[in-house]
Amino acid sequence: QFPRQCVTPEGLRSGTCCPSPTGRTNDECGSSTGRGRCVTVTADERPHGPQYPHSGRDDRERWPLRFFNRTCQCNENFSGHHCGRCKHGLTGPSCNQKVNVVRRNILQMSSEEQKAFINALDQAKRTVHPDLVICTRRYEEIFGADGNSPQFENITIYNFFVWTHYYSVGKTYMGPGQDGFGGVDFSHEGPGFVTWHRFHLLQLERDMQDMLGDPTFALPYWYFAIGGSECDICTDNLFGARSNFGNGRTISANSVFSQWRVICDHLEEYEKLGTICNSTEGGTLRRHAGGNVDRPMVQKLPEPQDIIDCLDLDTFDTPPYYSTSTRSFRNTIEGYSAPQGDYDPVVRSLHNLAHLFLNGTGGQTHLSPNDPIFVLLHTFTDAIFDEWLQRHSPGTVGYPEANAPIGHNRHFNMVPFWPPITNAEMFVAAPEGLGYNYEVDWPTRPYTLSEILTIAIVVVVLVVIVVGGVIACVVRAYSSVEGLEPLLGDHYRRYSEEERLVEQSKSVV
Ligand SMILES: O=C1C=c2cc(C(=O)O)[nH]c2=CC1=O
Repeated sequence: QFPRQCVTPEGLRSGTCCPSPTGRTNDECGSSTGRGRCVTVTADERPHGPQYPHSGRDDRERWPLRFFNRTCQCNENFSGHHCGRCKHGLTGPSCNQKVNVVRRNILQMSSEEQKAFINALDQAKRTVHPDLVICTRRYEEIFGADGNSPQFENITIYNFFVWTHYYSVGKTYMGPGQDGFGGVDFSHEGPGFVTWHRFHLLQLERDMQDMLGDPTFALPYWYFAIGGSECDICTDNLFGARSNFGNGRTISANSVFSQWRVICDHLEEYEKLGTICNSTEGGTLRRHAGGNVDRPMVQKLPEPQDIIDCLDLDTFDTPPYYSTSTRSFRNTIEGYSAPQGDYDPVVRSLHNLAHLFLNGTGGQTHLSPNDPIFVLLHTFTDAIFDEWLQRHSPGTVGYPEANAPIGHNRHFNMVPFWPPITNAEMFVAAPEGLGYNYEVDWPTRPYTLSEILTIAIVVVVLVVIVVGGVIACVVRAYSSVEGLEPLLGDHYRRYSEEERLVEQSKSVV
């Protein structure tokens, strides 16, 4: 969430987080080399929806002003918390060399490429994040018991990815012994669902590029719309086959992921004590894909037709911009509506269905990124969002400015990302604006009955025209030979006369 350099007692008290990429004085945000400058943070002031009726209770309101009010703003091709990085898809000392970051179907990658990706994930699970640290207490307790020990911790790159998701979905602390308020979710059940997860993935991809020293590294996707009850990426060379131990809900010992341990699994403690998930790892991953016997609806993956249907919806989101929205592309891809767009409280489709299908760690919102399948499930969800943006070109008008649930208005800074970034900044087609793109074979719509009938009629008409034309030509050619008779008359008659004489002589003989 915040750069290590900024979470000192002085840094927090000043509210300024504008480090230098070189560590030199008078170089905040790389200003001495024209990379960026330190500016005042602006937070969204438009009204949000009625789902969150409180004010001033939650550190995430008007993010990130509870913690910092000054940040780096980077010029042109530069990015990062101190403007020392290049924007996605650019490299070189001046960040002006383009690189291709192409997200592909993991099943279409070679076995060497698959292996390299699994190893990179495992490395990210063990490598401490070079720049960012996480808070483990609410702001009220952030300076620690002695008032001078900021409550922040190091965390690994992959666990940071898990923690940011947890922090965005947690309940609002309402005081000692009281239940947390659950009507908030800064990354789901609103238009920000697609923009928030888009940045979440970009951040992991960027962190892994830096870890590997490879600016072309791209996260692959899981083409989950295959129907049926088989998880095609749950094999030991990819995300782990099912093990018969632990009621069949554990991962095979032949997979590296059987060694992974989860974070953020103590919801009750966080809620009752007002603490926050930290970097401590606990139990193993749990998964039994398609095996939820109590809920038949989530035993099967989405169908290809579901993708075709949701891409046909032409409105990005509809009031109340929530999980009850109907005819909303966002609520449909998120999976609270039927794939054709109609809201139905019992339905789970597309993204939600893929989560629930995993039936374990990957199906519980506060924990789900602990299962690495989360990454590929979300790159595919993001690919669908990107395809929708390209097909419908909503421009700047498609995303709601106000009255969305808290965290989801167009200009809200997404929680808990740093430096601040709004939902609007992620509402652009990836190839033009974000420095990566997808390679996907999109399913095509089968013909409807009326289209089949129209095609059949056209074919019949064409056949009639062609056959009729051929017949007409033959008749015409034949009659034109007869029509030439008068011109050929002499020859024709002489020949006929000779033949007649031959025939006559034959009959005489
Ligand atoms: O991790 C998630 C798990 C989810 C479960 C549902 C549901 O519809 O019940 N939705 C989810 C979203 C997630 O992100």
